[in-house]
Amino acid sequence: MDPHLTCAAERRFPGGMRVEARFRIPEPGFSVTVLFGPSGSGKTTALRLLAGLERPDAGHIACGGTVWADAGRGRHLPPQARNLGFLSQAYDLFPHLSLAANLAYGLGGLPAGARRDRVAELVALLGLDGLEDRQPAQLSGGQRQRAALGRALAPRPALLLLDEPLSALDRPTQLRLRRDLRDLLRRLDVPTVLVTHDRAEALQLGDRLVVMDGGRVCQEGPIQPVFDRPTDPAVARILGVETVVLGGVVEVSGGLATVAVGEARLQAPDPGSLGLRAYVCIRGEDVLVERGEPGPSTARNRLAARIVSLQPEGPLVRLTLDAGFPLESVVTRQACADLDLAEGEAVTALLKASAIHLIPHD
Ligand SMILES: Nc1ncnc2c1ncn2[C@@H]1O[C@H](COP(=O)(O)OP(=O)(O)OP(=O)(O)O)[C@@H](O)[C@H]1O
Repeated sequence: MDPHLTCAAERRFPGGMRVEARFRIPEPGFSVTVLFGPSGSGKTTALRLLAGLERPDAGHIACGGTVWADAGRGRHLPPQARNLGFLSQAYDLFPHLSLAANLAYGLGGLPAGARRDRVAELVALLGLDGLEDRQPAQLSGGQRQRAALGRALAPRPALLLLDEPLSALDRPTQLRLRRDLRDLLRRLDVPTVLVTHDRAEALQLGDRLVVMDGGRVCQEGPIQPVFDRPTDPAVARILGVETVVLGGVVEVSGGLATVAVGEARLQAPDPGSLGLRAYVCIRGEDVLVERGEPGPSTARNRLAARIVSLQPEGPLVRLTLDAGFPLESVVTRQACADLDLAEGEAVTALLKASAIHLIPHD
């Protein structure tokens, strides 16, 4: 069966920048595909290609069995012919219309009764009961966001596009609405493509991840495997893996690989196809710290280290360690205080083998 969405398109901008949007959504039901990458990586351009606001210079886009764009054949459906909902950062509600009139706006093709029913259904789904007659300025940020979502979804589009949907809200509201947004999208049962550069937001909202960098799609797939097993060091860094260092492969046996990084020897699961060298990827949250010299433990990797710096980050503290190579650890403020950790202290860094991800280096 063909995927619900196939996007294999490229936009070439004057000045030489190329952005490729290359990913697919297998099924037509609820799923959230996150376009993730640093500023300038091409996320917005990819979304605009899907929306029909950019014309691809090469490639094609098809959704729900309809070809939306095919550069080779000169086919380009305009945005209004694509059966999609688009929610921009600004929410785009009509300020002079009531909530109900905003929701009904795209339903002009329906008879009045069916239009009223759809608006009532959306109001209930979105939890906006009793607010139907209010204008956008009389709604809270969260309510406005839900109203805008409802307006984009009213005509039952085949695809919903969300451009940084929470970025206009204050931080506490963002955190609260992340969970609500995923529940809502599930109830509305529409495949969604969402742009964000917030890693926690991507993890909380997404089912699939498309990692973009420099106008290229570097990796695509179900979200957890992509987060756990990036296929190149640039993707690992984009995904927030704190320590990415090159090591020499010393031995591979029994499913475990031993890699030398400086003086340290690290054991990690063998990813297969290892050559002489490999990138060692370690997340800060997976590095435990004990005071003093290494003693017995079940952790495969016990490294003598020294604390180079401590950086408080809210309830957490980011430690930069010298373990013969720079190694970052993220611990709670409480643990830091309990162990009385300070710059210059000798510590032991503990790492389970399973917490280390190796990327073969050719
Ligand atoms: N109209 C344009 N003309 C020329 N270059 C453009 C144009 N639009 C985008 N670009 C370039 O294409 C690249 C991708 O831009 P895009 O806005 O898609 O990135 P982004 O990942 O959405 O960034 P951000 O997170 O900052 O919004 C950038 O280098 C940008 O300068």
